[in-house]
Amino acid sequence: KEDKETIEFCRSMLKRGECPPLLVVFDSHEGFTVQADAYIKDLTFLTEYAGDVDYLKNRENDGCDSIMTLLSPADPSQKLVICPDKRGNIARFINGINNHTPDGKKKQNVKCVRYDIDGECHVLLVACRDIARGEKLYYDYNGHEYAYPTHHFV
Ligand SMILES: C[S@@+](CC[C@H](N)C(=O)[O-])C[C@H]1O[C@@H](n2cnc3c(N)ncnc32)[C@H](O)[C@@H]1O
Repeated sequence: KEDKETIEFCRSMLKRGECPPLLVVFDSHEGFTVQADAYIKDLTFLTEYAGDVDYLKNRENDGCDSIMTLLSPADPSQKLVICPDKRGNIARFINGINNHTPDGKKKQNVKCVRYDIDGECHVLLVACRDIARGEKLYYDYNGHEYAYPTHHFV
């Protein structure tokens, strides 16, 4: 119930033109990145991770580097993912922390949460601390599974 109320509140703010201050900026080492264009308070909802929903088994070989896990049931053949390659939003440009260096975790300023809205799972990206203007946004691509290679991440 709370999940639904919260997302409806965020959607009504967006309709009024009140959206989080985010900028997509190109970086020569990291590709496209997302930066805070103004101060962002801890726990601010930044964006939903948008895209087409599909079974992972249909997408395993398509080479997209922006596939997000939506649901991981016990039966792996039923695993659902969000694919932003054809339809997506700014979420696909938010970069990841390096899971193999001590500094990686320190860079994290965004967390990835799953919300139940009318029985459907949604992935939302939320600030997990205050973020200063000009800071790049980072979250952990490997919440549970450690399937995303990040050894080379800055
Ligand atoms: C979901 S996309 C993020 C947006 C991407 N930077 C772009 O230009 O489209 C994931 C890809 O971004 C790059 N990336 C993400 N985080 C990075 C980091 N910390 N350092 C370097 N590259 C990173 C990697 O190429 C990764 O496969």
